[in-house]
Amino acid sequence: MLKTLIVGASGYAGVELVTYLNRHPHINITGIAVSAQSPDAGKSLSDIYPQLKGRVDLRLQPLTDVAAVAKEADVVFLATAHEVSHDLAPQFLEHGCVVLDLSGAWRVNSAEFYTRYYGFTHQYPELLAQAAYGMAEWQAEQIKQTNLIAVPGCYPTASQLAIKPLLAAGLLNTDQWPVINATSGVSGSGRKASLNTSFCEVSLQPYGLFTHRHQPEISAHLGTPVVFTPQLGSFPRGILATSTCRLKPGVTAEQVAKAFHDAYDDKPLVRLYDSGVPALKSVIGLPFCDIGFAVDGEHVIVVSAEDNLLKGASSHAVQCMNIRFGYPETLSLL
Ligand SMILES: NC(=O)C1=CN([C@@H]2O[C@H](COP(=O)(O)OP(=O)(O)OC[C@H]3O[C@@H](n4cnc5c(N)ncnc54)[C@H](OP(=O)(O)O)[C@@H]3O)[C@@H](O)[C@H]2O)C=CC1
Ligand SMILES: CC(=O)N[C@@H](CCC(=O)OP(=O)(O)O)C(=O)O
Repeated sequence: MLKTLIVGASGYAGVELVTYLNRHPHINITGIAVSAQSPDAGKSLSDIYPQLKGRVDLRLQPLTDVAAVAKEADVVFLATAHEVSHDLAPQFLEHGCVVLDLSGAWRVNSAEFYTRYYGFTHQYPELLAQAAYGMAEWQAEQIKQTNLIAVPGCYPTASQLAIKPLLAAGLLNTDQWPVINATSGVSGSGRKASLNTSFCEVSLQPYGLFTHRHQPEISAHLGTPVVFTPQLGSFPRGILATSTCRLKPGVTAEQVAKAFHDAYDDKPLVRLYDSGVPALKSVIGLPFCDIGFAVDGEHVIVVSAEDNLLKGASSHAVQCMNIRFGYPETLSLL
């Protein structure tokens, strides 16, 4: 059994992690933690999330002594803000833990990227170089060989799963940058209250035009520039992305379909649509990314849908953990 600590367990991504890991046959949850100052410290997680009553009645502990809890853990999931993960991951790694981080703190191997897009100076360039980007369907070999796994962002997961097969098959004319429009539910902003995400304020609105930190994350890992526009929608969870790309002259819909099937037929957590395109309702509460597409002349529109808290965060992290430790990829997820 792997002794497992979940930090940030009271957050939206954290509680999903606890739910999956609680039913994992090789995981023993030894701690669920929040910040040292948290008003939730000492509460039972099921007091905050009553759906867990009788299933997970663990108490949230304040993270006051990292070294002490690190000594007791084999695996640590960080479902914490980027700066918090940046500070915590090296401490757990030092104690030999395998760290799966859901934040953006270890996703791009460039300290300058963090200064520019995250507003802090990254202090650990040598660890950044050791981190594996945990895009489970594409990076299994790298995931197996590291103790630091940077689980991809929610929008980057939906976007890259949609575009990568077409690039890998050499079908895209990248002179025209892929254009990704993606709408997220409000849980993407986390549990903390803020005016921008309060009930009466949210309708449907793009944000971060040309400046969102996920644009360079997507471009860096696809290896080609993209235009990425996120939008906030008035629903609790889910991300639906449309990625519009230019095909090379003569590329057919059959070739596009073959590229997706070649990429994902042996990947159980990506579901392909042979006709039509996915809707959010088909993936909410599930660990899948669903993908469909349409071709017209030299253009293809790929539609991808996922639950931002699951394939966009927590189930993806558990999938990476399964790969890292040699368990079946879908263990505890399906
Ligand atoms: N929400 C989403 O759709 C996605 C989120 N992510 C990433 O996952 C991470 C978590 O996101 P989300 O669940 O939405 O965030 P939340 O704001 O919902 O939860 C954050 C959690 O971290 C805890 N926390 C805050 N500060 C500390 C600290 N110093 N030490 C330990 N725990 C701390 C909070 O508890 P308290 O403040 O009480 O201490 C809370 O449990 C973020 O990095 C986010 O970018 C990634 C993909 C998708
Ligand atoms: C709707 C919403 O606010 N979404 C967040 C992204 C979700 C998230 O937590 O981002 P990471 O993938 O970087 O961890 C945002 O746009 O900042």
